[in-house]
Amino acid sequence: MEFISPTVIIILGCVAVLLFLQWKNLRRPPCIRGWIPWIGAGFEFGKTPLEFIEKARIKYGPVFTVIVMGTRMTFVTEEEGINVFLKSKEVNFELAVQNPIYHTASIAKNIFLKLHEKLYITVKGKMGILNLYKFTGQLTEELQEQLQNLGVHGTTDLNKFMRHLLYPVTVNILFKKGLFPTDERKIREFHQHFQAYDEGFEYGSQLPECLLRNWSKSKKWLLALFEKNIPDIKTYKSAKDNSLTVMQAVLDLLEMEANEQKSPNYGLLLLWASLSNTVPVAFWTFAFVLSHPNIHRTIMEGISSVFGTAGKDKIKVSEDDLKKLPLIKWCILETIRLRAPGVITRKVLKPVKILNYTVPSGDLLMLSPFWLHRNPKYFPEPDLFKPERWKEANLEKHAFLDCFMAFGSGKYQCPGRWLALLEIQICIILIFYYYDCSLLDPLPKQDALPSERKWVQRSSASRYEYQDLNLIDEKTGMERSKVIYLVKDIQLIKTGGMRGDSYFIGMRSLGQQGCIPEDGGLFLLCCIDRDWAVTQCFTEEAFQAITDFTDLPNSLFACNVHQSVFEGEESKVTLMTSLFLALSLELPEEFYLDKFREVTQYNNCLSQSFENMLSP
Ligand code: HEM
Repeated sequence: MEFISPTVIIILGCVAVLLFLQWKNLRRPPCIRGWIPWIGAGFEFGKTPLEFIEKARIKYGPVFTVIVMGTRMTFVTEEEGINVFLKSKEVNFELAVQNPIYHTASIAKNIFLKLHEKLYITVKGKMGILNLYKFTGQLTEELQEQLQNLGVHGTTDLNKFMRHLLYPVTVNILFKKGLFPTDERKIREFHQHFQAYDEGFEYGSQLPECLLRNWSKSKKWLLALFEKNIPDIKTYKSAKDNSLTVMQAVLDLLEMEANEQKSPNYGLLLLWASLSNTVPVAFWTFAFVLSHPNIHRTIMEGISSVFGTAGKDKIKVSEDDLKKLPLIKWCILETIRLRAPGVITRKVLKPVKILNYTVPSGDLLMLSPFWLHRNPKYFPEPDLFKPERWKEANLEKHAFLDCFMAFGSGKYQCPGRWLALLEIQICIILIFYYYDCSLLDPLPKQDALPSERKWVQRSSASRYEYQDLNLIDEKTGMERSKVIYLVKDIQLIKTGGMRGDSYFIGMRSLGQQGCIPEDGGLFLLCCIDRDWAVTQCFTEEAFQAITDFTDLPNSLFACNVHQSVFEGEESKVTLMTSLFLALSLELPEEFYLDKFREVTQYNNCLSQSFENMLSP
C-alpha cells in the first residue's frame, strides 16, 4: 500500500496536469500545428501565406493560431480581435519587431528597444503633416530631373521605370541631395542589391544569414554604402534652408545617444522602409489609372486645368494645386487598399481575451490589412478599384476610411505615410503632364495569390511605353505616335522533357521562333499569371539559335528583351548577367556566370544546381 500510493499520486498528478493543459488549450484559439515538430505549418504557410490565412479563416473562424518555426502566430480577422490588436495595452509593437530588425539590419535588441521611441518621434516629426510642405518643392524638382533623363520617347518595363524614378528621388530627399549614384554601373549595382535585399527581406527576417548567402551579400553591400557615405551625409548643408534631412536628424540622435556605430544600420532600415512599399504602390496606381480610361481622362483634365496644357517647361506643384486634384489621392489610397501589406504584428504581453478565447502571452498577434481590405462588411465591392469610395474619408482632417489599415495603426503607425502619398501624387502629376500614355494590353492579374510568396503585394513586371506630349521630335522634326503600353511579362518555369528530365524553360515573347514540339518540348514560355493561351515551347534548335550571341541584334533575346539591357555592354558574360536579371530571375551572380559557361555547352545546361535553384 505504502509502495503504491506515491505511484498513484504521480499518475493522478500527471492526469491532473494533462487535464489542466487540455482545459487551457480548450480556451485557446484553434491551432494549426502542421505535422513536423517546431517547423509546424511552416512549409504550407511559407509557400502562399496570404492564401493560407484566408483558407484558415474560412475553416477555423475569425481567430486562429498557426505554429511556424516555433512561433505561435494568432491571427485576428474581425472586429473584436482587431480592437484588441489596436487598443489593448497588453500587446506591443516593439517586442514583435525587434527580432526581425535584428536579423535584417543587425541592430541588437537592447539597442533597438532603448532607441526606438525617440527615433520614431524624430522621424515622424520630420515627415509629419506640418513639415510636409517642405518636401513638395524638393520632390517636384527631383522627379523632374529624373524625368528629363528619360528623354522624349521610349519603351521600358513599368516596374523598372518606377524604380528608376523613385530610388534616386527618395534617397536624395531623405538622406542627402546628390547621394544617389549617377554612374550607370553604380546605379545598376544599387538596383541589384536593393532589390535582392528587399525580395529576401521576409526570409532574412526569420532565417540565419548563413542560409541566405546572396541576400547577406546585398545587405553587406548596402551597409558598406552607408558606412562610406555617413560622413558626407552628416556634413551636408541644404542650399535652400538649414533644415536637416530625415537621415541627418536620425544621425544627430544616434550621436546624442552614443550609438553612432549603428548609423549605417539605421540608414539601411530607413532606406528599406521608404522604398519597399512606395515603389509597388506607385506602379499599381499608375497601372490602375491607365486601365480605367474614364478615371485617366478625368485626371488628365484636372492636371491641364491646374497646370495648363502640357509643355516642356518645368512646373511647380504647390499644396493648393494638390488640393484641386483630389481624384489622384483617392486613386493612390484605393490602390494601397488593394495592394496593402499582408500582415502587421504585435506581441502579446499578458493573456488577452478575444471572443471566447484566451490568447496566451508570448503569442504574436497578426492582423492582415490585405484581407481586412477585402471584407465586404468594411469595403463594399471590395475587389473593385473604386477611388470614389474615398470621398467618404475626411482626408482634409487626415483621416482614412474606417478599417483601412495599410499603414498600421496606433502608437507606431507608419511615420512615412504622408510623404509616400505626396511622392506618388507628384509623380503621377508630372508623368501625366509631360507624357501621353495609353494602355494597349490589359492590367496584369490583380490576384497574384497562388504564386505570391511575400507579405507585401509586389508589383508584377509589365512593359510600358511612354511618349512625350510634344508631338514633334526635336531631332527628326517628325511627328511621333502616341502610345504607352503595358504588357504582361513572362515568367520562367520548368517542365518535363522528352528525355525524362526537367528542363529550364522560358523566354519573353517568342516571336516566330517559338513552336510546340509534340514530344513534350524543351523550353516552355509561360505567362506570369499562368495564362496558358500564351504558353509555347521551344525546340532544341530554337534554343540554340536564340542563345547564339554571335549575331546579337538578330537573336531572339535581343529582339525581345529591352534594348537597354544590352547597351554599353561589352562582354558576353555581362550580357548574360543582364539577361537573367532582365528576366526577373533573381539568381546569385556566381550562378548565372556559371550558367553562361554552361549555356555555351548546351548539354550541361540542365545541371542539377540549375534544377535546385528553380525548385519552388
Ligand atoms: C505606400 C507606402 C507605405 C506603406 C503601405 C507603409 C506601411 C507601413 C506599415 C504597415 C508599417 C508598420 C506599422 C504598424 O505595424 O502599425 C510601417 C512602418 C514604418 N514605415 Fe511605412 N509605409 C509606406 C511608406 C513609407 C515611407 C515612404 C517611409 C519613410 C520615408 C516609411 C517609413 C516607415 C517606418 C520608419 C516605419 C517603422 C515605424 C516604427 O519603427 O515604429 N514608410 N509602414
